[in-house]
Amino acid sequence: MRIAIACDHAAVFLKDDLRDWLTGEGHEVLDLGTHGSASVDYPDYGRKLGDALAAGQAERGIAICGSGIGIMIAANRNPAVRCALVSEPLSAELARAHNDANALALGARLIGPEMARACVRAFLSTDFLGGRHAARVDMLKEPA
Ligand SMILES: O=C(CO)[C@H](O)[C@H](O)[C@H](O)COP(=O)(O)O
Repeated sequence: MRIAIACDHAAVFLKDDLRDWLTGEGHEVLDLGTHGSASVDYPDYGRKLGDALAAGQAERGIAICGSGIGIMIAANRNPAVRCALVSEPLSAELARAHNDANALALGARLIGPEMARACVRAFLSTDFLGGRHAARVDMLKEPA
């Protein structure tokens, strides 16, 4: 699967860990940065992720900052994005099964690499259930 991944300075270590792990699992990973410890602004990286998903450069996205909150809000400003902040795998599974989320947000200061991988594994391996959930997801696409 083609997966875009973006983070701020608080999450470079986790972004790099997930990128390398996903690449090893056979995925094509588009690393949108940031790449170093210099302080950057999560809205810029949430926007990059949203742009990549909207342009079809990736099927799924992973957004990471210290808490996961700021970059999730930023990514969700793009109408093409349904980004869910999770800290355990069941929520990641439900974000796919019920919400057809196409992006996952994680908090690098809150969860470790093993939990992050478990969340990503659930996010990538769960299909949208459709049915009654499809009408609700369609409602999310209506203008506010
Ligand atoms: O966006 C956030 C909070 O919602 C993230 O946790 C950021 O990574 C955090 O705000 C960055 O904080 P810093 O003190 O500038 O490292």
